[in-house]
Amino acid sequence: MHPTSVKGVDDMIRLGDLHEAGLLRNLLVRHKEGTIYTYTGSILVAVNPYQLLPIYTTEQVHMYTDRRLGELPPHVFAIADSCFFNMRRNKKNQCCVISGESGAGKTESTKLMLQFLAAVSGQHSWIEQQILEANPILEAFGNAKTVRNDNSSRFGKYIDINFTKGGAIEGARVEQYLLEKSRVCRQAPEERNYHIFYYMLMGMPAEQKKNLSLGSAAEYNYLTMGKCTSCEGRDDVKEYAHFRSALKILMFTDNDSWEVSRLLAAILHLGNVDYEATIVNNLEGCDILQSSHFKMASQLLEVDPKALEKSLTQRSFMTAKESVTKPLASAQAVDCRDAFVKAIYGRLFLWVVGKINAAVYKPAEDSKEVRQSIGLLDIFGFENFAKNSFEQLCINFANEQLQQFFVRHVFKLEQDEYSRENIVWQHIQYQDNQSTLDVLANKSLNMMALIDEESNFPKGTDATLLQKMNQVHGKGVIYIPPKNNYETQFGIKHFAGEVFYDSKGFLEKNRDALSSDLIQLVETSTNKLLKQAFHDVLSSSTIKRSVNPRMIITSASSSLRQTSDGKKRVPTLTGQFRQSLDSLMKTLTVCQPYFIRCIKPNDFKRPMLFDRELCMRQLRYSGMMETIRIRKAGYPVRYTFEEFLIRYRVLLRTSLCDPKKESKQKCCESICESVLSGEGDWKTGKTKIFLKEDDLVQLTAKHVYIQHGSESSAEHVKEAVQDCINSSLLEAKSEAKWVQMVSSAHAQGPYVSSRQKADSVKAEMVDYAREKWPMFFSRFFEVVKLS
Ligand SMILES: Nc1ncnc2c1ncn2[C@@H]1O[C@H](COP(=O)(O)OP(=O)(O)OP(=O)(O)O)[C@@H](O)[C@H]1O
Repeated sequence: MHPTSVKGVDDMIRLGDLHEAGLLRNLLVRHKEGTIYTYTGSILVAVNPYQLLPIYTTEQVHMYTDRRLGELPPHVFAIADSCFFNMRRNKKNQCCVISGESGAGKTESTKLMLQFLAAVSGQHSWIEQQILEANPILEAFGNAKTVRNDNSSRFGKYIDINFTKGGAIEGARVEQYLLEKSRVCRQAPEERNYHIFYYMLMGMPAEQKKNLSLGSAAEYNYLTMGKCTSCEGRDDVKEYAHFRSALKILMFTDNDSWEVSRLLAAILHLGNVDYEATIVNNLEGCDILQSSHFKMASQLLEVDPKALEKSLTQRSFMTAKESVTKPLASAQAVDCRDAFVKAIYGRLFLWVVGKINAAVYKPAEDSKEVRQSIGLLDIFGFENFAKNSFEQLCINFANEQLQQFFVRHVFKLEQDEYSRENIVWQHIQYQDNQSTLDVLANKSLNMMALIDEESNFPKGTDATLLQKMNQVHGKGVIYIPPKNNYETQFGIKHFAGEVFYDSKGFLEKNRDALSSDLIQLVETSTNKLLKQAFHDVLSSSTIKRSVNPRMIITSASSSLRQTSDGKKRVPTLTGQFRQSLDSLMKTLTVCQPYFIRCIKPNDFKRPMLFDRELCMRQLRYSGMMETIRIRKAGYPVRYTFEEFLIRYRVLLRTSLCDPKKESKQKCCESICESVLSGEGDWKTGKTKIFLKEDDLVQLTAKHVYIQHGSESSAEHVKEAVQDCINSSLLEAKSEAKWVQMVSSAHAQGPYVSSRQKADSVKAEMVDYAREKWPMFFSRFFEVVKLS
């Protein structure tokens, strides 16, 4: 076993044992020591410790402030600091994509990044506090206890933090993706509904609860499906108090929060409504059993109880001539009520996000003003359950997009540059998921398009959808058709493994439809918040224009697509989701990206337990192995021939290569041949020269010597390295590391004549490093064995 594998390394690129088992072992060794963070180059791998570690203190924030990546042990603060530093230095927006399975630690990492950025922004301002306090509100409405995670985010989010030129936080914007609405009505065993319901029932003053006729969680159908109303380690009373104070900070008025509570209470009461089956004119129908819950629901929604009953038990139809109504059987009426509740909750969530943005987002006063920002993406990880449905397809589609973004960044762009420059190098095999994305969303008649088309087609059913998917994609390698005609499951080969989806319910979920009866009911309500939440469908002429007159699509979006016949077509869920994902991808593409790969070490939420198989699977599909290989095989230092000559012209031995006669490329090659004396691993392409880090170390050391001779000092080395970093020609990993490497090469190389002089430069460097980088200093000796 390689020595690096025994002790573990903090950057996996330095691993001697370059195979999957070596990677896994490295994480395991570190996990045992309580070290949860490890780099792969500039990618941070974070293993969830499932315990509070004393590594997020104010001292740690100070320690990581204004340090380069790699200077101190790997840490999420180092990534945040690097984003902040690069944003300011390069005047370029930064983003950090935080990925991993449910429970892997994405949301915690996002919060820690935010906490760090607020601290280094250094203003202790109101806006910083507002941004931090947006989290408890978002979590109250969008997080829930699941079997995988006691505080699972059931929506994706992108928080874009805006900074002034001086580096102070001036605002933020939250973008949300695909809240899991079904949870409001159904929960799997041992899971809870959204936190907010339990907070409210535990924490709300008795008087207010009485006004809303609320009891305890155990009394509500919507809160007891999972047979679990409390969550170990979560104090709902305390959380409610925190939530209420956060609402105040985010400028929700007392009236706002009361109105929100009223809608939430209405949802709970609606969930307790009972139905009685009836037969009317030989048609199955149902009546609502009169109860205090029903009465309270209509009171809180501020609608006429009779109108509410009618819209929950009947459905209107348009025939060629007139509108007719048809009774709903009790099972249909339950579905109709649940659809209403999901629409109310989903829209309430959007309203809450909108209010948060209204408080924290400050549009640029001058449209030409260039703003600097750091975006943090905390989005649902890849999902593969025993039963997967439409929601999982959307989630996994989003993960495919992000994987492609990662692949492009790490592999494609790198390899493309080598091919463009005609650099011969061993092509690294990596798993490119482009073909999966093509089948899902790019090719003509891709799966998403087929789902949409079938949803807009009045006669479309899940079965016709499946048929079409089989027809179009059945012969390819990505789509796995059902085994026989009765089977409703189809499979997709995702980058993270095969997933089988049950097509049942796809179209209904995608249509996200609510009956026009319910929309009309909301129209008659006097509840301002309810009407505001549904404003787009109420105020637009969607009702009249809908292709399918029975249905109103309730998804909140104002952009209605045009059909070929000129009519407006209502957006489906996939349509909207794709639109918001496309816009996210556009944003990410123009940012300098960072990646945090969160790893869940076990399925039991237990500290110090490292399930090798589980971790291996996550490492494998996160592409970590290939990332290391490409980084090791690649040439991280690149200069155009001009840039290289501007910098290292003084190293050219004109007797060997006359710059007046020879090309720039020849001059560059001549410099490398003489300085790196056959030991370097460098290549020249059409316009650029490609070097390894070690080559740059040697070149810089010689450069310092040529410029300053035996008078070379630590300051000169530092200046030279700083110069390289400032010109962004090398990955600014660690100034300290570079200074040490260059000075070591300088002291040990042929540039310093006497042993005494070499020792004195070395000693000076050691003092310099000891003072400036105490943490790095001790680690440095371990690595370079200078002492
Ligand atoms: N750095 C950390 N230190 C201590 N505990 C952590 C850390 N990261 C995660 N945890 C623990 O793991 C739990 C799950 O983490 P988190 O909610 O961030 O996961 P997630 O990846 O966002 O999951 P989901 O996709 O379900 O939202 C946290 O509630 C916390 O208890």
